[in-house]
Amino acid sequence: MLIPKEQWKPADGIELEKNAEIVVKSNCNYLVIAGPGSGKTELLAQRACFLLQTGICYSPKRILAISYKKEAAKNLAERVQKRCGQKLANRFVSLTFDAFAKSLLDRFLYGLPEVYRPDVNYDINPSVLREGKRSILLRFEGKEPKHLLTGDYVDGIHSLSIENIINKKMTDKKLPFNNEPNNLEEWMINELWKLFLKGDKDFKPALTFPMISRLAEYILRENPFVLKALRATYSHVFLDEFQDITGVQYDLLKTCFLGSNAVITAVGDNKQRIMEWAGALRNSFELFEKDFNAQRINLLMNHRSAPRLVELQKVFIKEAFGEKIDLSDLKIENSKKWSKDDGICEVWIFNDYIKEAQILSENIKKWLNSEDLSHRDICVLVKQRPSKYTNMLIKTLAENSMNARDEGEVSDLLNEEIIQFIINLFSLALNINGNNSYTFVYDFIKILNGYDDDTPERFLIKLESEITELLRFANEKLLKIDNQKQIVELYKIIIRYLKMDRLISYFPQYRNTAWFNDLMNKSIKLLWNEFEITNNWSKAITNFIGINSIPIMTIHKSKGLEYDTVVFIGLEDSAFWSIKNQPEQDTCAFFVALSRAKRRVIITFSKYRDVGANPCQTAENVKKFYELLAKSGIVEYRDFM
Ligand SMILES: Nc1ncnc2c1ncn2[C@@H]1O[C@H](COP(=O)(O)OP(=O)(O)OP(=O)(O)O)[C@@H](O)[C@H]1O
Repeated sequence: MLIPKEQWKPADGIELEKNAEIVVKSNCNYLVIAGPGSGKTELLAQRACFLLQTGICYSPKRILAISYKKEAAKNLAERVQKRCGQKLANRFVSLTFDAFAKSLLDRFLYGLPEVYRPDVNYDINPSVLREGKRSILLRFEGKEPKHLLTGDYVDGIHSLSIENIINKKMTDKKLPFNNEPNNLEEWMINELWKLFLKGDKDFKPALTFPMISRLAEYILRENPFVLKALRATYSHVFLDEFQDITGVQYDLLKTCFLGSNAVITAVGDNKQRIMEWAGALRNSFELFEKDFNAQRINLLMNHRSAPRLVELQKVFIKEAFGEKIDLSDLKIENSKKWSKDDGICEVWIFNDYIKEAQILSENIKKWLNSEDLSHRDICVLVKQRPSKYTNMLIKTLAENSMNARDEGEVSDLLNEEIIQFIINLFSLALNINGNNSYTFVYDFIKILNGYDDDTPERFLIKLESEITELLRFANEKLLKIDNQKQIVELYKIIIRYLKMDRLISYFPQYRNTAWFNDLMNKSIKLLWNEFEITNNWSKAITNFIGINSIPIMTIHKSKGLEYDTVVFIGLEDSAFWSIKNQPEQDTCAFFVALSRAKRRVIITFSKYRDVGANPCQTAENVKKFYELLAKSGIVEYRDFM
């Protein structure tokens, strides 16, 4: 039943501020620029519900939502599904930019001229990227065309920056590449494109995501019918974290939708721009306003953080971001759910990281036991290299019967649909309570069977008894498993039951066999490790999902996430080694870290930390951050030296 526009209300008792409501109900392109916790992502979820529930996005039209991380894309899809129901949510397509580009390439690969068509089984991220410069040099050394060995290039391939070519130059320009290179660098670019697309006897074809975006863009530019079909599919497009869009992605966006009827809503925050190193455009907001004739609008609430933390953020915004800020940034209001004195920010100073781990561990225990926090309410953040900064903490927590783990390693795995299916299936088979395992398993198999809500009931009843049988079988097998090989066998049986061709038709990314097998093997290994530690399948699965472990991650990984308590380890010069070269980006990074917390932020400094050539830590280059913390007047210092 469609809801008349005038009667539509936001779901879950959410109240939208005036500007958010304008955008939710709008019919033109908007650029929403607002700070952390202002509800930008929530706004997109509400807008999806509005468009679907009122029929403004009418069947068979769809909404395309593009995020940067799998978690974010999944989270958005789940919110819409929960509020609108599966049937409407089927027309809400929530993908990462990379997945969107890849789906275009995989579906329309044959729309590319032969020279640009990658092998169907291409890998992601060529191994040559990991092998580095040397393997490229060996491969092309001596093969340079003689007439190009002039000027800056007399030393041949040795005069080129291979990393820069692979990471940047290869995808700087739209395809096609110049077939008659004017210099050695252009020649190298062409050769690498050919190698990555087609491979050779020692090298499996493999593409980077920027290459995939360039190929997808080329397909759309060269094939008007494909472009027309894409435009006919999506009436509305959402872009989350728009500050992170790269030049390559922006070109793809323009080819897809510039001049189409799609209404585009982009949301972002220039104070959280921390992806410039990965090619994020500095002027994405201005470009979008101009190219797509988008209206700029701000939001003024911070729904996430307690009042004192919002004050701290305001000091940062005012003092650290200079001309980047908009006056509205300083008018931010906090949610009324807090008391005015809520919010804690403390700096803890230690002599060494062993004491740091011990004190943190004692406090984490206290928070878990007496503050009614769960493990997932706490997050340990680091600037980079989580293992270097948190090994001692993980060890100390374990000695005190608490788990913490680096999310970077497992979250990508856990976000894969096939892994989620297996884990939900095992959870159900073992009667592990909680979440919506049955719905997940049922919907997954239902979709693979091509069933929908109009499928005759007798088929659905048959499906249910099939699932019951599968669960019984999985339970029996799991309880008998006592070596890793048996778990491999069980995985194989499950995949055979699902049928690989059906999986591929619904999840085309699984066509890449090597990658699919890698996913399977990694998850088997992790699951088996947990089983060896716990000797109990229920516990092994719960640990694998991570419910009982404190997440550890880099600031980059934490974007878009929120926690009651954030512990930032190591506000020290060596963690911010690049601050002199990229002060803005590092300031944004620290701001992102601070703004993940709802109620409490703990920042640590340790005089001795074994993370690099010099274990003695200083705070000279990060002095500005300490000064701003002090200036806020809300930060307390605890000296554990
Ligand atoms: N209108 C609202 N009323 C109440 N709570 C809200 C509202 N909008 C968002 N929230 C809640 O506030 C928190 C932050 O929202 P959201 O993640 O959408 O913010 P954001 O602007 O995308 O944040 P960031 O840029 O920091 O990632 C979430 O817990 C969300 O559920």
